[in-house]
Amino acid sequence: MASIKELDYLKIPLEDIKLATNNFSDTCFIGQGGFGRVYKGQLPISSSTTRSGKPTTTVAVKRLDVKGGQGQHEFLIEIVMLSSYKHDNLVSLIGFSEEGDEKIIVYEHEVRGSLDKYLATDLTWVQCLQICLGAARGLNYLHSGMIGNYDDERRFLSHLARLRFEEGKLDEIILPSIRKQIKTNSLQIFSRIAYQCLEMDRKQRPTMALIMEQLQTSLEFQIGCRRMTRIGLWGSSTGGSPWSSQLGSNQKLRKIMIDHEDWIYSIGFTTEEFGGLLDSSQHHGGAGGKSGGEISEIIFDANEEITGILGTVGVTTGRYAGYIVISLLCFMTNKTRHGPFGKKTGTPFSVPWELGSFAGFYGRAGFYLDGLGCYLKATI
Ligand SMILES: Nc1ncnc2c1ncn2[C@@H]1O[C@H](COP(=O)(O)OP(=O)(O)OP(=O)(O)O)[C@@H](O)[C@H]1O
Repeated sequence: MASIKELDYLKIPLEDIKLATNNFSDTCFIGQGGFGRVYKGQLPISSSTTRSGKPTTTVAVKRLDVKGGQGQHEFLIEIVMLSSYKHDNLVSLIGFSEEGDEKIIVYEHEVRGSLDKYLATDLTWVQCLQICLGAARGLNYLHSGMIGNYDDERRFLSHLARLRFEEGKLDEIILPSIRKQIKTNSLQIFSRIAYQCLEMDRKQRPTMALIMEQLQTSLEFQIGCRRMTRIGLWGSSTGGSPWSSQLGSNQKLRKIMIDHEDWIYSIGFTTEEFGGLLDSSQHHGGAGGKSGGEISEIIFDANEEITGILGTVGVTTGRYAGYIVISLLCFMTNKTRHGPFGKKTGTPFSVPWELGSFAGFYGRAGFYLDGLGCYLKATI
């Protein structure tokens, strides 16, 4: 798709549009739309010939009813989109004008006017079908124009992207011209957050803040300046309040305390500094420390490291039903496996360990452990 700078050739001088519409006179007015008034006009086929009596074409001039920067985005989108697509069932763009406060879009004039004029008239069934078919042809062109005329799952880009992500075959949908440039960890961060955006359940989709953060991380991996990254968040990105327990370069995880039943109520950490100083003040969830279920403790050996984390995201039932929370956690280390804690329900998750080594946790918590993610020290 073209950028607005590349569309300079479509610019029409405001002076020419005024001449074509008799200075937007009422006699040229043809209709009022949601964004402004539309006028009929005669524009020379080459606008530089306005006053020379050369051949003209009939146009519909939409004068947008906007002030200052208002509507600028919609204006640009309409021009960029329409300039990229040409089809019998789509109105054609002739050009545009943006001078002073005026924003004007010039279309080819459709002699029969707008479809809404006909919908309330006595149409036959054949005419109804022809109208539907015309609209379908226009939409089909828009849908299949951004990936070819495929007759399989490739017709729908979001569906295709989900499938290829799940199959681990993203390579197949990345443009060959950029495939070789992309660093593996940059693509992993990018595709993981993109996949979450395509969640069918709207509530499971990430917030824009998280998307921004993950794209920034992906970029930093690509340009090679990333030392620490956040993976996740799994669970709810809106429930409870955010918390973070990132290990400092002189700290090590000594103990994890988990309050669990059918889901995880809370999680607590004790860290140790290399000088021997213990810090056990980091407790998250359980509505301020209250117990909900069984309390389990994992005490790590001096040379024990977390090498894998598995979990599930479920939905609470009972008195406080309907909250998306972490329902199960299991920690693998270089020595043993701790867990599982909680109950295996809902959607599984695991930490992509190839991105780095364990460097802490973050998440969201209130009455439950609503969400959990990990800090990883990147191995670039
Ligand atoms: N290309 C065109 N050719 C002929 N008449 C047009 C053309 N474009 C618009 N019109 C007329 O101007 C009226 C307003 O059009 P416009 O597209 O602004 O309104 P709309 O259908 O409400 O769409 P929008 O929501 O984009 O404003 C239409 O009902 C139609 O009568």
